Amino acid sequence: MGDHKPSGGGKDNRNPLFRGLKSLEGPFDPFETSALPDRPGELFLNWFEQALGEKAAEPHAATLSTVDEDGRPDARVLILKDVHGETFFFASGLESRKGRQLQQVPHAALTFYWPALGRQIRLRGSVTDTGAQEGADDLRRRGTEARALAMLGRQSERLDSKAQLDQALAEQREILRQDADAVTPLWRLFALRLEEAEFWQADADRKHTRVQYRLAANGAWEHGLLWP
Ligand SMILES: Cc1cc2nc3c(=O)[nH]c(=O)nc-3n(C[C@H](O)[C@H](O)[C@H](O)COP(=O)(O)O)c2cc1C
Repeated sequence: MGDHKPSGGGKDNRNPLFRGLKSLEGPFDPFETSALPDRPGELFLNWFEQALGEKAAEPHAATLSTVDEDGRPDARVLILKDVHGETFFFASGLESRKGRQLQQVPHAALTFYWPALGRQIRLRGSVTDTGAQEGADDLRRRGTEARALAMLGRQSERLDSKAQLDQALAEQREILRQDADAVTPLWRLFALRLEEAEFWQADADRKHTRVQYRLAANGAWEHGLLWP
């Protein structure tokens, strides 16, 4: 914050790289909110199908936000693997930074942004590790190279050199060559059980539409609009 430059009396003193950049230009289809599904998982899949139809780039890539044991936030992009009802699945190493954070604080947020549709989806919930068997099944669905990489483990540990990685990868490929069924118990599928979801539709005039779903104490889903 201390580095912030003075405003310069109305002049645009910002780095030129940031001047004149546009966002959310549209036009976008309006978000019809009069007949919304009762449950957010259904609306997510409707929107996801539309994102696929509009050829949105990698619509299954999302930012996963976690917090560490000191309550400090952390975030990274990963791939959404599946959705069942209101449960969202992603895969990662158990001993990675996010894996350790989720074991300490089992709550997370997943955020999607699809610029082609002017849509953002924000999901929050509690996270459980679905266990070694589900992790192994996820590994087996990968191509050999992606599987060898996931099986290396040590995700987010300090790497001494690229040569160290190449050697570990060569060893892992050899393990897979000798046993095509080999897996590691440290690769896991995590399940985020939704407690809150927000569907955000941009409007080129900035009158954005926001719909929030919340899980009520009685277990029913409630939804309503939010101010933009
Ligand atoms: C498009 C994209 C997809 C990714 N998919 C995954 C994934 O499915 N699982 C994963 O563990 N990391 C994935 N990553 C890498 C993560 O962003 C991150 O670098 C890694 O998981 C280590 O994060 P951590 O140190 O917070 O544990 C992906 C990165 C990108 C940019």
